[in-house]
Amino acid sequence: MIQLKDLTLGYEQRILLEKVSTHITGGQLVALLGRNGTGKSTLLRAIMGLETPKNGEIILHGKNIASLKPEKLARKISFVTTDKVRIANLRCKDVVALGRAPYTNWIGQLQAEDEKRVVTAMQLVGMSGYAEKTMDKMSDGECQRIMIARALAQDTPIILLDEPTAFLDLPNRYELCLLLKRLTQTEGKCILFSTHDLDIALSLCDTIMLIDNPQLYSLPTNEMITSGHIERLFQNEMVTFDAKTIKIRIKQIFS
Ligand SMILES: Nc1ncnc2c1ncn2[C@@H]1O[C@H](COP(=O)(O)OP(=O)(O)OP(=O)(O)O)[C@@H](O)[C@H]1O
Repeated sequence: MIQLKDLTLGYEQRILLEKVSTHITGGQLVALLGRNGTGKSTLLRAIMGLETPKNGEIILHGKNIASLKPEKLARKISFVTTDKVRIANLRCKDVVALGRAPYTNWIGQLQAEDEKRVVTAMQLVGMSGYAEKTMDKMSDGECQRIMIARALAQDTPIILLDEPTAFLDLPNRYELCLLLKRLTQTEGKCILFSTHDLDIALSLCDTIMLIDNPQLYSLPTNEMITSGHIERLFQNEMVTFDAKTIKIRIKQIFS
């Protein structure tokens, strides 16, 4: 579904990824890992067509995204960021309904099928009771779940999420990732999300993409665990990754 072909990304003189080639098929939950500032958001934005590659191609369903019109792209791919929508008077169900924009008529009128999708999307993220609440009255975690419902209402085969678990408590982090996993299994969606939750990524995802500038390694989770890449990238004098137990260990508390 998503293919990166000799992709080079960066800003001005700085190269974040160089000549990266990989692909993700449908029915997969993929975690994008990497230290702060390595380019996870940049890569997701590039797949959305919001950053221009320095070189190479991003191909969705066999078509270079550079050649896709925004309305075509909106039916293929949805994007959830951590940006907060905090507009007074805007109800949660109105935000979720925005996800239907690629399917509604020119005045944006929702049909019965659209209304049904909005209700289902809110149910899936456990936010049915919040439909009439306005966005300015929501907690960060609730707001995040509404934004995920908007992406689900958009009903695209590919969903990208930039740190979707950032504002969620621990049970909700797992619940959300289990929901994403279920969507890959039952609906064959291709879901790629950036995260710093190593535990969740390694326990739930099919594939791990790991940015080690300017490389990107993409491996099935089991292979990534034993590859040595995680230890190398995430350990420092304080912590280390134990591939046998798949846990982070603290090496020393006081120096
Ligand atoms: N518009 C921009 N212009 C110039 N440099 C940028 C721009 N956006 C991001 N950067 C830089 O590119 C690098 C990668 O940023 P990006 O936000 O993609 O990293 P990230 O892996 O998502 O980080 P984090 O884990 O901290 O969220 C950073 O050093 C950042 O400062």
